[in-house]
Amino acid sequence: MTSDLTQRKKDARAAAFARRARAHGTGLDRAAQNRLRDWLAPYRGKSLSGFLPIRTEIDPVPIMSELARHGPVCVPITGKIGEPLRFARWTPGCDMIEGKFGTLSPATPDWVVPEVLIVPLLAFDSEGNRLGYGGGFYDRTLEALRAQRPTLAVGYAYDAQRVDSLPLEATDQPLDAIVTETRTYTFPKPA
Ligand SMILES: Nc1nc2c(c(=O)[nH]1)N(C=O)[C@@H](CNc1ccc(C(=O)N[C@@H](CCC(=O)O)C(=O)O)cc1)CN2
Ligand SMILES: Nc1ncnc2c1ncn2[C@@H]1O[C@H](COP(=O)(O)OP(=O)(O)OP(=O)(O)O)[C@@H](O)[C@H]1O
Repeated sequence: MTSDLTQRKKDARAAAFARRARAHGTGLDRAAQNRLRDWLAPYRGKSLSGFLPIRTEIDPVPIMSELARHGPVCVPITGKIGEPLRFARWTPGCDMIEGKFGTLSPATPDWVVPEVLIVPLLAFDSEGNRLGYGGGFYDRTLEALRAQRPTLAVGYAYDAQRVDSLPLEATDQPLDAIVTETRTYTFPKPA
């Protein structure tokens, strides 16, 4: 990756962090959760990855709890830089230990391969591109999962995290949909 692109991604991350922090804690999560529930309804019972929010991320946990009554729900476990994420079964209130980067991991991992993923992000554009924290973890993971079988990824964010354009690179994996508190964006696959 060129140093120019590295710098542009870094600047985009800093701006996105600030916008996300302003949206966080302003009462938007419930409306977003209602949209997320609706978007996920057709996939009820399929293995689902959620995430346990860190910092100022929007909170998907109430919807993960509801769907855990219908099928396996898991959360991402971060390994080494350069390795894809793995996913451990999660149930509401299960024993957790501290993982990497301030995340939590189930204490006794029961590995799951998700078919549908709720993906955290810093910024997105209206074409389904996303910017994360910069580890390339979700990009590597979605690439590997999609090479095995059809896998759906829904970005979950505050609408304030949308930008007109993002610095992109070839390894960025597109999202199938993005749910915010005010909109559900869907991106048809090119034929
Ligand atoms: N809630 C949640 N869980 C998640 C992610 C996430 O974005 N959100 N991940 C999504 O991939 C994975 C964890 N990856 C992460 C990667 C980097 C940082 C982070 O804070 N990076 C620092 C720099 C760290 C360093 O270089 O030492 C930073 O951005 O300031 C956090 C999570 C899996 N679990
Ligand atoms: N499938 C892949 N194979 C090899 N390198 C990759 C792959 N996906 C991403 N990378 C590399 O990982 C680095 C970080 O990627 P990027 O900046 O897109 O992370 P991100 O999408 O912001 O973070 P994350 O996916 O962890 O939330 C980049 O140098 C990128 O080229």
